[in-house]
Amino acid sequence: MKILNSPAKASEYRKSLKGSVGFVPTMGALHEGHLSLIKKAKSENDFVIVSIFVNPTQFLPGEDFNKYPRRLEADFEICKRAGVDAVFTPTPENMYSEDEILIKAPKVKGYILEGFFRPGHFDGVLQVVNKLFNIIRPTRAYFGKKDAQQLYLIKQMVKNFFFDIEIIECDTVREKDGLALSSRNIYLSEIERNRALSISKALKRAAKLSASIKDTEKIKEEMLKILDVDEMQYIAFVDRDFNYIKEIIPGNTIILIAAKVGETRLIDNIFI
Ligand SMILES: Nc1ncnc2c1ncn2[C@@H]1O[C@H](COP(=O)(O)OP(=O)(O)OP(=O)(O)O)[C@@H](O)[C@H]1O
Ligand SMILES: CC(C)(CO)[C@@H](O)C(=O)[O-]
Ligand code: BAL
Repeated sequence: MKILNSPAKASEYRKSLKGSVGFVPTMGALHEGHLSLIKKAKSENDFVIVSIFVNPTQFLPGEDFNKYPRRLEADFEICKRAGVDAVFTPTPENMYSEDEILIKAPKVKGYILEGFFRPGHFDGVLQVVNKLFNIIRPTRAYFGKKDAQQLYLIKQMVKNFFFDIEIIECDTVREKDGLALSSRNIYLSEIERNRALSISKALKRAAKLSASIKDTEKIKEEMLKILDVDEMQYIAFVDRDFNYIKEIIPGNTIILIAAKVGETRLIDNIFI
């Protein structure tokens, strides 16, 4: 497995590949969720490249950029075992220059929900994914539905910038008890982890209720009875294009939650 630590090395490697390339962008601290993306990429392409880069421009001042888990050696081992062909590990210095041309997330859908609580976050995500796509030039790129708004915005960017890349949506991998896997789960104490479970439980209940109740306010009331968190940031009902909806549309509804348990901010969602 090749380790490519600069855009120049990654570009050179990419040029040597003849065949389809599946690309899995990550921030590392790999878990079964990431692994499911890697496995899917492996089954659908001739080559698989994973990037591991804790991108500074998508963290707001005061967020967890410094304490974000970094476990490069363990991640390499996981990738090697999964049959990854190359891991791209750039640095902020070789990815960014001063006074760059910037990409701006769309004014509405880049600044609601995650974009409202983390203003500018998606500008940073799109900036780095744009660079990654240009360096890796993948045939297919794999993203998790757990970051549903990110997935939607990346699909928009591919459309708006005419990238010739197929975006593959991957289902959220959960622990047996329902907790969505996330690199940030390691911040949770045992008690907090138990309380965090109320997020996936509320979503599961909402999905069940949505079969008989269409009014999203009524479903939200029921979700609030289950949720046991310290700071509720949002419970939202949107269609797959991230337009707010008042009534459940079967097959075209995403219910999203963002909440803090202790100091840890968690997101999760369910596609109806
Ligand atoms: N539980 C999961 N199931 C499927 N895909 C996931 C899961 N968690 C993350 N991913 C996907 O993996 C890719 C990389 O995500 P990232 O490295 O930020 O991991 P993360 O666990 O979501 O971290 P964070 O705690 O920062 O949210 C994204 O496309 C993300 O949607
Ligand atoms: C897509 C991504 C790798 C960009 O830094 C990140 O936002 C993530 O891990 O979801
Ligand atoms: N999974 C999205 C990356 C972030 O929270 O910054």
